[in-house]
Amino acid sequence: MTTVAGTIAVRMPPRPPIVLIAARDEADRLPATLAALREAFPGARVVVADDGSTDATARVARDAGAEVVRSSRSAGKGAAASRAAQAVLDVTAAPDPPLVLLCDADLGQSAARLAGLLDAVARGEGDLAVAVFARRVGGGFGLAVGAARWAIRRAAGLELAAPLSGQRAMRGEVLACVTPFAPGFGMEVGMTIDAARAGFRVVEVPLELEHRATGRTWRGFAHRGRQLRDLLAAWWARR
Ligand SMILES: O=c1ccn([C@@H]2O[C@H](COP(=O)(O)OP(=O)(O)O[C@H]3O[C@H](CO)[C@@H](O)[C@H](O)[C@H]3O)[C@@H](O)[C@H]2O)c(=O)[nH]1
Ligand SMILES: O=C(O)[C@H](O)COP(=O)(O)O
Repeated sequence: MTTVAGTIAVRMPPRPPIVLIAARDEADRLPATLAALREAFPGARVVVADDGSTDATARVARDAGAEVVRSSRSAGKGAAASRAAQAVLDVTAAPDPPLVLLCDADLGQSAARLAGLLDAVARGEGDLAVAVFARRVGGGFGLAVGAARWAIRRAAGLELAAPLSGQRAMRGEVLACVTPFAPGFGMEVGMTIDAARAGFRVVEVPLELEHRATGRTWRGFAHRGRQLRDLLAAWWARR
């Protein structure tokens, strides 16, 4: 509590954000992620877009108190996240909307550290804040990340350390401008370009986050091939 010129100013707790999570077959890791979010952001509205999972993703999300929007078939991350965004657009389009947090399902306990991302936006450091993983684990030869950097630089003149990071906080007003998201794994490149072109300030915040990384395996290279295809498609649609 602080006293300002004879009046008493009570420090209010931060307003709960809206959290959007696209999840495909994440029943193993989603409960820990949702528990961490619940503890870090009490009262937050959490919407999980179940992208055609064949496991218990939808059930574990509901059990944890999240709203679930479901597609019976997998349509890719961008389409799933767009469905989650659609469910909250009436709130974010209203005056004085809450902050919006986008988060992957596989962060586990480290999801609580996303408070740092929301703080950056709440302090007015940027309109869209992107989390940079403080420690890089896994990955391939830097091709997908390098291509994403190139695409964003070319389309919007911005230099990002973590152009593919899906951990993002934004002012509520930004959501309508960046949705529907570009398909699949092009959504981060597309949203960055769209936000920057609309005049929103994009900032990066290093955070100690963890997730299920892919390595230099066939599966990992196939995954990065899809990332590359989708992010180049997002750039091509905006060139
Ligand atoms: O078809 C899919 C594939 C993934 N996901 C979900 O999307 C998130 C990210 O997927 P993941 O396989 O963990 O991707 P990463 O290798 O971690 O991808 C990195 O790069 C992607 C863009 O290429 C970003 O979307 C991610 O946030 C970023 O962590 C997870 O919650 C998934 O469950 C879907 O909803 N549908
Ligand atoms: O999500 C990532 O960071 C990418 O899978 C890394 O792929 P890259 O090593 O080809 O850039």
